[in-house]
Amino acid sequence: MDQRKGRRLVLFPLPLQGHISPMLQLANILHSQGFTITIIHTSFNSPNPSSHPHLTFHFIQENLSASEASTDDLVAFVSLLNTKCLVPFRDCLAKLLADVEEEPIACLISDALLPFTQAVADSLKLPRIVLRTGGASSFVVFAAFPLLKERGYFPIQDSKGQEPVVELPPLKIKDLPVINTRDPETLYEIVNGMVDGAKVSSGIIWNTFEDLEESALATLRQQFSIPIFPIGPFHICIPASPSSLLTQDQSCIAWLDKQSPKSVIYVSFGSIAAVSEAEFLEIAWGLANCKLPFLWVVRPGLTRGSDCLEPLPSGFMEMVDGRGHLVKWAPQQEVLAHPAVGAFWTHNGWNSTLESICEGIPMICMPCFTDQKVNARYVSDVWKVGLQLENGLKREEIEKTIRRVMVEKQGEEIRSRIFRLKEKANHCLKQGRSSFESTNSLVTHILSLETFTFHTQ
Ligand SMILES: O=c1ccn([C@@H]2O[C@H](COP(=O)(O)OP(=O)(O)O[C@H]3O[C@H](CO)[C@@H](O)[C@H](O)[C@H]3O)[C@@H](O)[C@H]2O)c(=O)[nH]1
Repeated sequence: MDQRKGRRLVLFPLPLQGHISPMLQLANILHSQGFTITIIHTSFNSPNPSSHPHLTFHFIQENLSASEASTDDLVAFVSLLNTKCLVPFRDCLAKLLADVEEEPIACLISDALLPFTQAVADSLKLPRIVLRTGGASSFVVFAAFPLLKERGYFPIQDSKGQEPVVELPPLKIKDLPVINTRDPETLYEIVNGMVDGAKVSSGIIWNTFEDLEESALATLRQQFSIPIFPIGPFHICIPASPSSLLTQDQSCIAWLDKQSPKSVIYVSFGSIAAVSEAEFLEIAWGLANCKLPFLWVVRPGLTRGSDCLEPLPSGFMEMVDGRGHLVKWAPQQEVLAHPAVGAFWTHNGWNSTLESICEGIPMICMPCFTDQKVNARYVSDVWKVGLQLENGLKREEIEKTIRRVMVEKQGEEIRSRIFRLKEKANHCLKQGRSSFESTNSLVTHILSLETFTFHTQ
């Protein structure tokens, strides 16, 4: 048999920043293991192939109209992608499989939120492995959606937000991973589709590590009869190739160089979350009033209905002159690794949460939707490596919470706990440790899938 057989993989990410980055990181990890990687990508949010010369890209035309190519209603967007990508994705994959000049494809690796790819893979007799870009703890909650629905937790009643979810400690009802949408039923369909699709796949890859999410991973191993591969944190496994869709403003690094060690609060809410104008103002005043240096990512679209800095109070920049630095998009991993950064005020997207843990930076948690709410509860109550803004966005509470993390004793305790977690994150990638071994198992598993397809063809 040709030595190279089964060493070609096709990867298909969900085209959003928080999903593209981990898929490209996974591509690099698998490439370093000797696999040839082909990425199928939508034309929407397409990464720059010249930044990844070792990967082959194929772009499909999913034909989203201008109004459809919007993440204002994330549920509608993901649902639409699962419909509109079906034909172009199937055609592209079928063409790749039919190309006899190329080596055979061992399997498809696609985002958990693209469950339609399972049916496509099945129809083409190609195994599918799922990449889940969020954490395992939140996935346990998604897997419990039918039960939670049956027991009356949904739709969530705000008045019950502080009550515990008895089936899933330490979650409170307000931590359940939902999101505002025009059509809540579609949310349940997407979540159930993601979980059911993963259950019948040939395995799930997680950007997490055993020491962080041991209990959730054990639960998933019990509930799912397929192999599970926690091989993260991806971004420290291997040097990254640039996957940022927005240009990262490097000016903030020179600004950080001038600040004292651990003095700066870094503020960023990822690539999708949006706040109201009133909330934006509370954030601005909270930062101004805490009297500490801050680096704030004010991304286009962060404030609903207005342009970047428009809603800032007049005189704000003068008041925080020199102490505050604002950018539209930061080189986040570099920022978190900078010695001047003392805390990360985050929305707790899974990538940001992991990046913070890997640099040992305490978090101030402001989850906005879905898995972020579960991640934030784990950060504050389970790993105890951050504090959560629990009572809405009010400038006094923001100021108090920042000071607790940055200057008070509680902050020191958090810092030493997250430092220990950072060590564990680095440790798990060493030979003989959990993520290293899991990566080896994944490689063996993929090669065994290839034997299966080879014999059945
Ligand atoms: O100025 C910035 C801000 C962010 N980032 C990067 O952008 C990514 C953001 O990812 P994440 O923190 O996961 O946030 P989202 O973009 O909101 O991610 C989506 O995808 C995640 C993974 O599935 C989910 O956990 C989130 O809830 C979902 O909103 C990270 O790698 C950051 O390093 C930058 O490079 N520069």
